[in-house]
Amino acid sequence: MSELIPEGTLPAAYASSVEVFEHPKKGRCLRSRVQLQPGSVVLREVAIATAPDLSVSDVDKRVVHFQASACFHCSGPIAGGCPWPCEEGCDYSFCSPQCYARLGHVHRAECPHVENIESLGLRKGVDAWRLLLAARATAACSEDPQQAKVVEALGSYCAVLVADAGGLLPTYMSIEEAAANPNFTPADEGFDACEPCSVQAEMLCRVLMNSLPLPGPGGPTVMALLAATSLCSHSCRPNCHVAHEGAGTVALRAVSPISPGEELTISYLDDLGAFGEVRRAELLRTRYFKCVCERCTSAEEISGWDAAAPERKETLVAKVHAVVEERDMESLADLLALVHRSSDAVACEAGRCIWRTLRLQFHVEDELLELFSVLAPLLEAGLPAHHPIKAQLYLEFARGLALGGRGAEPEFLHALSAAQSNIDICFGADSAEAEKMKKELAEGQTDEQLRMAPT
Ligand SMILES: C[S@@+](CC[C@H](N)C(=O)[O-])C[C@H]1O[C@@H](n2cnc3c(N)ncnc32)[C@H](O)[C@@H]1O
Repeated sequence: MSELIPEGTLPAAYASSVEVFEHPKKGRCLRSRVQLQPGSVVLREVAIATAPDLSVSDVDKRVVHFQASACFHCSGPIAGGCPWPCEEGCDYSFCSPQCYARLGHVHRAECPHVENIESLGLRKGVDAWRLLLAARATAACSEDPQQAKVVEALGSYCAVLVADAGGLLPTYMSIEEAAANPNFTPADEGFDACEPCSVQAEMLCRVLMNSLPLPGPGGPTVMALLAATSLCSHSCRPNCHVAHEGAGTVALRAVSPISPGEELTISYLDDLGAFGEVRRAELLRTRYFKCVCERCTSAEEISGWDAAAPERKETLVAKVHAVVEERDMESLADLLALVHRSSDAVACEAGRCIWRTLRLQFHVEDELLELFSVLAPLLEAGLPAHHPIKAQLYLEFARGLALGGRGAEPEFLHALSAAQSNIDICFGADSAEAEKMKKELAEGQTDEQLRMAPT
């Protein structure tokens, strides 16, 4: 493909659609060789390794959800609620015998220790699922020399990451040790005393730097290590979206028109609606780089936190804390005042906090719909043309309108088509997400028809 990527580490077919180039600040990046329209698939690839992504604070809740609904190998949906149980006896299930077999002896080794891995993550505050991904990638490399070459071609790492990974290494090694030793428990003496070895350090760093948490299909996120897609830089206004299609296959899709020679970018962040300072701090904390994307370096960034008045920022921080941490719902009115007084980053963040809080309480009524009409232009300006968060918000807006008896009005039709086009473009029109959305909407409309039906 290019001297930037060793021969044979990316499938030759990619050469027709993308090429690698060197950016002075970002290192190797991908650009398109062809004209792309929103929704076109730029490339599809099978992950080197995948692991479930349960690395959220509310771990217990997600684990239960995950066990019931998603494959422990590829995170794909478990069809018809009829999972293939782990034959070794852990609580996790697989979507098919093929997926169980694909993980094969690696799962047999990790299976007796899955609970330990979960508790390691909780007790030590580490991302246990990324550590599991590193262990799975190590196994893939030792079984297949070609995979080892592919992993070697992934980006290496910076000094600060090595220092951080040094702190994680004993835990990673204990997972590997746990996987190899049936009698191992995390409380064993010497658990933290393993000597770091450079091969393990390197794999862990590559995984921390290159793995992506990917949505879908149908809900739970998968953590994937990808050869080609991981060459895409991050942008806070990306022109591509990556989605997991099941069984470890992912698709990189354009979400806006892309000309030949234009860089292909994705988002490494969940929440692109957050204001700039928060996005950049998050990238620095989790990915160890200072974002130089076009949005972060443009003077007129809509979410310019720096430009907002200091007293508005202080009020925002205090009121968000009151609502989120202290459950003081009276403070929602103060947040609403921030939304109405200006259209700066503070308004956007205050609106999103109100939206999330009301939604959590299933309180989709007039205030929420009114709020959405203020939020919509902020989201349009702050997010890329098509984005999964937009799809979700428009969907909720459409449902809210339908349930409020406004299912035939222009706002409803607009929200419906905005939700639909965002889903189709980010995930594909035939995807599980598109299916799920149509079902949800059909249920919303059915509720509405029932509500309106003469009694
Ligand atoms: C997943 S790798 C991408 C491929 C990498 N550029 C390479 O040469 O292998 C992520 C790394 O790319 C660089 N990078 C990606 N997006 C960036 C951005 N928006 N601003 C600055 N650096 C970025 C950072 O060094 C980051 O650690």
